[in-house]
Amino acid sequence: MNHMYETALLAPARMAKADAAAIKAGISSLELMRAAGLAVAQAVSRHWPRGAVVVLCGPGNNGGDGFVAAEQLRQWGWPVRLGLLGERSALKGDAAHYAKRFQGRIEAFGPQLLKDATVVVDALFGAGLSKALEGPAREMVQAVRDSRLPVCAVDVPTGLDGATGQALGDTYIRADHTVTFFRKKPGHVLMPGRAWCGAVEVADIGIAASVLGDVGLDACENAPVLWSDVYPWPQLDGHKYHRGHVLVVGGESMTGAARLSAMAAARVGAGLVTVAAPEPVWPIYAAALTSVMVHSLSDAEGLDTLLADTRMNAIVVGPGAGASEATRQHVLAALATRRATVLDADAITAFAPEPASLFRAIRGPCILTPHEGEFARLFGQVPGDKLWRARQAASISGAVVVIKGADTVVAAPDGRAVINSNAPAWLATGGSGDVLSGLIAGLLAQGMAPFDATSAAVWLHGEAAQAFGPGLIAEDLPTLIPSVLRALYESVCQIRAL
Ligand SMILES: NC(=O)C1=CN([C@@H]2O[C@H](COP(=O)(O)OP(=O)(O)OC[C@H]3O[C@@H](n4cnc5c(N)ncnc54)[C@H](O)[C@@H]3O)[C@@H](O)[C@H]2O)[C@H](O)CC1
Ligand SMILES: [K+]
Repeated sequence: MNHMYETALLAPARMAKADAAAIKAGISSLELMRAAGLAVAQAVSRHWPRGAVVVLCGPGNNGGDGFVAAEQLRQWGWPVRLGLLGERSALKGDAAHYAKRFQGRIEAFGPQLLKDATVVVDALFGAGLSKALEGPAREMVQAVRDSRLPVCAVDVPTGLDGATGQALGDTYIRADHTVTFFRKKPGHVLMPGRAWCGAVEVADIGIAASVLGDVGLDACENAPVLWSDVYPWPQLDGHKYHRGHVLVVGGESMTGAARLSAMAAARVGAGLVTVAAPEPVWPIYAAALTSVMVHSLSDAEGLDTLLADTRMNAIVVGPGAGASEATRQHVLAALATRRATVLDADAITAFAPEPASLFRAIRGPCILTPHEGEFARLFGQVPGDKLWRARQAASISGAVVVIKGADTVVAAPDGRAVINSNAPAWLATGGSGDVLSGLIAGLLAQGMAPFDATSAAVWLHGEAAQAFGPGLIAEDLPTLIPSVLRALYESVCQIRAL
């Protein structure tokens, strides 16, 4: 199977096409709904002790899944209460079919349903939500929130746009657990949606992955399966020069940033790492680094002179650099080599007055790693969700663009995109971006292609932060990379041995 199919993300419109393709291939829509509802009932019984469950059903197929789940839980002996938004006579198709088969009582829709409940199943709106919640639906969502009851959401928490991860109005369900079907949607991994879904479970409802061949996908959730085949594990007959040489251009006042970047490049396996340190602060870099080489860069010697050594095959500019003319010149010198170049932090900000001059200079493999503020400085206020904005920026700049955050998006100029979902909150700490730029460069130096190297680096970064947990500071990250790599290596070997 195409690896991209495994972690494919499908926005609601595309999911509807996948449904239609599966139905055309022979599975009935009733079977799909039956499987979906059953998966919800199983999730509820697995995650909560048997208790008073309230199933809130909406007027569409999301509500239909709710009827199936309610009947199944009832048959398993759960005390079930069910509230339907709208008239039962207004239900259509599969939802009407399963409403008829529900053996319990359909109660009046209102917050009184929540009294004495122990868990709520949110089957109000799913993929079909198209506008802000109003009236009784809005009141109920507010009541569920106020009740602080645990919630299992069907497909997506009501109020959330599955395509963008944004709320369509001013209120939404915050779920503890979300059961979605076939594949996740971008809204499950993009913020704030990722935070509202709780744990997301993907249930197999009988749709074959092969439908994606025709239906396509909107992006992928970042995972090793996407790039582990091309991960540059060192070879026994290798040489340090086979593992590349990273050059990190160091700054004058914030010397820690380039050092973090250099250490990360080394830990992720670059054969050699050099920091080009401004002459006045050379001793600071030299005293702090051991295996990383430090080259004193005088004003008179341009970066291009140093880059005459063509073994330096990946360059980082930006961490702690200062948004200065010197930084601009360093960026242009690096890009002129057409070697793989990572531009972070001040290397991005330095081009804020004239972004087009940067885009013109990008002719070879280049990765831009802005956070939201730096992104806006370079690309302005691009409307749309983060996935769309990253794709637009990659297309405009010709670079792989990483928009950092809890839901880091990596997009390539050719349209490929991944959304990363393993970053814990601990990663929001000073210097973690510097480490990321070094990880990317370290993988580029070892010959990984820009989009793969960046996806892998973002994932390793998230794993390292998870491994450490609370109290993490950026210095910890490079030292955590070896154990993360070991676990990855072992899992990849196991998969190959199967
Ligand atoms: N493969 C799958 O993913 C399957 C998913 N299933 C479930 O089906 C829903 C999607 O069902 P759909 O009927 O298209 O949409 P909803 O139930 O979410 O919405 C119903 C209907 O309501 C109208 N509407 C939209 N927004 C509002 C609003 N704010 N206020 C009032 N009314 C609104 C609109 O007309 C919608 O169409 C999916 O999420 C899964 O749960 C299948 O069961 C199996 C296959
Ligand atoms: K829902």
